[in-house]
Amino acid sequence: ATKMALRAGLRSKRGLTGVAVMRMQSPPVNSLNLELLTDICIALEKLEMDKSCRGLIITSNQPKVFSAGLDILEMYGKSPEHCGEFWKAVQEMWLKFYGSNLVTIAAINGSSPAGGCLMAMTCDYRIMADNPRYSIGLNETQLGIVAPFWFKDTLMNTVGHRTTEMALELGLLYSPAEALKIGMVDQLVPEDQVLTTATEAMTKWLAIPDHARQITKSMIRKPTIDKLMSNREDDVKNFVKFISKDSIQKSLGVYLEMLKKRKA
Ligand SMILES: CCCCCCCCCC/C=C/CC(=O)SCCNC(=O)CCNC(=O)[C@H](O)C(C)(C)COP(=O)(O)OP(=O)(O)OC[C@H]1O[C@@H](n2cnc3c(N)ncnc32)[C@H](O)[C@@H]1OP(=O)(O)O
Repeated sequence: ATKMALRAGLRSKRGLTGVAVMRMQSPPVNSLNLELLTDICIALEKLEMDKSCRGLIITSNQPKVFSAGLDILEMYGKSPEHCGEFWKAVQEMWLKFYGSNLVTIAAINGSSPAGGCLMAMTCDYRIMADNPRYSIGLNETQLGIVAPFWFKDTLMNTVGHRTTEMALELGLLYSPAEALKIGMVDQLVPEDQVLTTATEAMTKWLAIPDHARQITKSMIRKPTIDKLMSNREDDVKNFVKFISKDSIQKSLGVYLEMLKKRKA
């Protein structure tokens, strides 16, 4: 049986129709592996084609974690072919979310490092649980890896040039309060109110006529999307070359060990 990694459905609760809620549920930490990325893309594609759907809230069913980012095990000790397939799926997820016609809101109910932060930043609006134990940011350099240009562009479009320099070079993970201050997230609320607040925010976004909002969104995001679209194959090649290096594999191995030791 195939594992359902997420649930997506159209709900009509409290008068809010046409809004899907996607809950990532890939234990233990919603790390984005090939299966979860594919499921997310298929679900979003279906919603995008469903004329009754206007908005999407993405959240997590796992306690304390929105998403741990890309699954390191998909990049560690794997063949170049596998790494290439994996990277295409990461690109696909980003392209679909960043270019979505739907109103997309991230209800960030836990930590969201690296690829998890990227995913949240592709959304139109971000609400995070106000819990100082949680963190969010692009921490790639701390793992000895380099976030590609489209991760950097997404961050820069969200928080600006100078903050991106600091955030990306130092691989900073921010507390929710810090993330709010730099504009990485838009709103903080108590943990048990993240989803209801996302629903309230959605009402405001849905009050704008779709065509006007969609054209405006596309005008703002298209140059960034086009940049990856016209460099997709080179970006895959660069990734495979980079990730296959002995030194990078070693860094990933050390990082994985550190994660396990930290737990022990
Ligand atoms: C010029 C060159 C251009 C070239 C371009 C190359 C581009 C390369 C870029 C590649 C980009 C990568 C982006 C990424 O997303 S990398 C992933 C980064 N993620 C992290 O650093 C997060 C790591 N995880 C954590 O910090 C914590 O797990 C957590 C999310 C805060 C949750 O903490 P919690 O205490 O609840 O959980 P545990 O730490 O105990 O974890 C439970 C088990 O899950 C395993 N785990 C955690 N995260 C990952 C992950 N991302 N991938 C795989 N596995 C993960 C962890 O080891 C535990 O496993 P165990 O139960 O077996 O011990």
